[in-house]
Amino acid sequence: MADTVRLAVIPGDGIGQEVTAEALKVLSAVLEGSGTTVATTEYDLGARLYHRTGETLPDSVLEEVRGHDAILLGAVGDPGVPSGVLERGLLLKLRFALDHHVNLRPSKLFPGVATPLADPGDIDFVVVREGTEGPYVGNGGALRVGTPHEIATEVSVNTAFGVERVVRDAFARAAARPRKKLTLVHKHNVLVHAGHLWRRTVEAVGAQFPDVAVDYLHVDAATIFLVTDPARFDVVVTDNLFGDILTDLAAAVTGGIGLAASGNVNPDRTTPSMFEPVHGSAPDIAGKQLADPTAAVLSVALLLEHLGHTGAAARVDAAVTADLARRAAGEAGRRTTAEVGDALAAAVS
Ligand SMILES: NC(=O)c1ccc[n+]([C@@H]2O[C@H](COP(=O)([O-])OP(=O)(O)OC[C@H]3O[C@@H](n4cnc5c(N)ncnc54)[C@H](O)[C@@H]3O)[C@@H](O)[C@H]2O)c1
Ligand SMILES: CC(C)[C@H](C(=O)O)[C@@H](O)C(=O)O
Ligand SMILES: [Mg+2]
Repeated sequence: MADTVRLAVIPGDGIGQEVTAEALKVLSAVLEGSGTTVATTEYDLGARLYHRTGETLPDSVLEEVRGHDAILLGAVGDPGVPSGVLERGLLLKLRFALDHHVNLRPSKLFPGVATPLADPGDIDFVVVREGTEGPYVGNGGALRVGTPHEIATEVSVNTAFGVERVVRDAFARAAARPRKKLTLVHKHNVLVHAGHLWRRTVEAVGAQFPDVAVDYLHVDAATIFLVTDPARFDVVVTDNLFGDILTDLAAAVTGGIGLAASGNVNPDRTTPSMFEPVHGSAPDIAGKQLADPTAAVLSVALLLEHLGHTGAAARVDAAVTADLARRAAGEAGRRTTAEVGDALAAAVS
């Protein structure tokens, strides 16, 4: 049956532009001849729009984006724009307005991929990062700015509703995986208010998932085990900020940030979910065709999976697996961003 995926595309800033072009190549190649067409609407949001108009995400654009089936985003952030303006005004505004409460960040060590770990074991876990609460809500402020008596606060908000729904989602994911293990990562020895809410919620929801083994780590200890024994993790559930930090570390131990994909998911499907690489706009390499587009391409695989195109998602995953094995064998040579995209597009065609 013919069907059309309406996709909002936000390449954004820096290497976001370069990697998104490659991700789209792979998306069209994998769906070619399948009866599914992709109707893309590209939105020029990010530093260029900000410099032109002072806006980051006009309400009218947000409403248009809302009318799509999914969003593909590259990256936001630019050294010429004050830090936080685009990150909060564009990226977080999308995540919050579209209720992307499940920030899904899988970490897998693909065969042959180099890792800084001597004995990595079989790394294959997913971080379910809460996406709409925590210290990201913008609850805080600063007094006496610029004086020696300045006071700055950034208050973490954790609601029973918000914690319950992400914990439940994480348990459901753990129950569907072979190892059925969930690790809560928090810091309830210090953050006693939020931490105890998370702990009680995991206990309560866990009672409804008796097959899932539950484990707990303070976030500082979790960083140890991500380096010394990452294979111990299956599903990790954690708050917005801890999840942000842990997933860059997880990327580093599984071959680098150029391979780490993510989905900002609204499991209720009342709004489009948004797929993007974990990395940022990488101003240090932007515009040079040096960026690895693999994370963006794997984000397309997550997008396809989310939309129910599981066969196409598996083909993208297989193409990446084969490409990474060729790199490991020294057969790929030095390639530009576009050359990696071309190879992956050819492999899924
Ligand atoms: N989701 C997002 O849009 C997102 C995520 C992180 C950071 N940012 C923003 O991006 C800007 C730069 O942030 P940063 O430097 O902390 O993080 P970054 O992820 O952009 O870069 C960190 C390092 O990783 C490298 N790198 C990143 N992606 C790569 C890729 N695909 N291939 C090869 N190397 C890659 C960069 O060159 C850099 O050395 C900031 O404005 C930040 O706020 C945005
Ligand atoms: C740019 C920033 C708002 C964002 C985050 O902290 O979530 C980024 O670091 C990420 O990991 O997607
Ligand atoms: Mg991050």
